[in-house]
Amino acid sequence: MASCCSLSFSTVSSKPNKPYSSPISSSLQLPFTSQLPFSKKNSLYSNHTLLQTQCRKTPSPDCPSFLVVGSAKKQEPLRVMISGAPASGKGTQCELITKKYDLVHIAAGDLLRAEIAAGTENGRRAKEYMDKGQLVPNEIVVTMVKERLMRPDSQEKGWLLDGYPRSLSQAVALKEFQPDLFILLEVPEEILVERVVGRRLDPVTGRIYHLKYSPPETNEIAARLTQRFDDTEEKAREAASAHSPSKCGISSLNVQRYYIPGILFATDVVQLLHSGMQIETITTKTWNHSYMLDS
Ligand SMILES: Nc1ncnc2c1ncn2[C@@H]1O[C@H](COP(=O)(O)OP(=O)(O)O)[C@@H](O)[C@H]1O
Repeated sequence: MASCCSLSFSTVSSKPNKPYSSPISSSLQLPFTSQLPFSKKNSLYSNHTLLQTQCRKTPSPDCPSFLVVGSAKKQEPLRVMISGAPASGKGTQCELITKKYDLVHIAAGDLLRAEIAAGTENGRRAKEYMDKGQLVPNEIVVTMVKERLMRPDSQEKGWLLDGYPRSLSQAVALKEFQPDLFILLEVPEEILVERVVGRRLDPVTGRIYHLKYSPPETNEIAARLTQRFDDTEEKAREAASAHSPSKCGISSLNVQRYYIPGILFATDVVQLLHSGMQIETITTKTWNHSYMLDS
């Protein structure tokens, strides 16, 4: 996908948020636009290239004396990949991010389940692997994800790709769909195990409880709770390992990466994305775990 940037400029003054209204600037017809390619709520990029130019001569229509700051921002819709083990809070984050940035949510697991429901040959083959908890072969998954990413709604609105890539070869196979951000929700293995093993389902309401962190409100509900057959310690450990940064293929992607401690409160991750500054504050306060923010 071609990378196209436009420049947006604002003047620096003691009141930076106030629009500049100099008669000089309005007569200049400068060759740039003051319109932001992203609305404020979408200004996710913490690493804008800041361009500065300053003229020191006496102000004239050709050479204003004020400082102009330009921020180079991408014009294309936002493209985000997210990865996290089961019980890392990925589902919650996907819902929040998709809603907040109005992105198309594309989950590899959902695409496969839809294929199974449609009764296709690919669906039949995929089911064999899914039933065993194994990864579905690339020749099925890659085409499916690629086709979904190319649909008009994904191209127009941008996307949040969830559960892909899960290997280096998957990352390489869709290299032309480089995301702008890769979010990896990192939760220590012991916490994942505790979350998975204590998770219970209320078959009547469909609500998920946790015996310790979100216990049922009444004895009646407690008595009918069930446990998913694969919510075991062994499976949780396997899944944690399968979702480690080294296995999910992100090393091959040249993107801005956020490693986020998944034990933060649900809304915090979205908050974090709004400001690189907040990442430092929130993570140090709540979780003594290393994280990285590369550009
Ligand atoms: N990117 C992928 N590559 C191969 N198989 C996948 C991929 N994503 C999902 N699957 C298959 O679909 C199953 C369900 O995936 P998902 O809904 O993401 O749940 P989970 O997080 O429990 O793996 C996986 O166990 C795997 O068999």
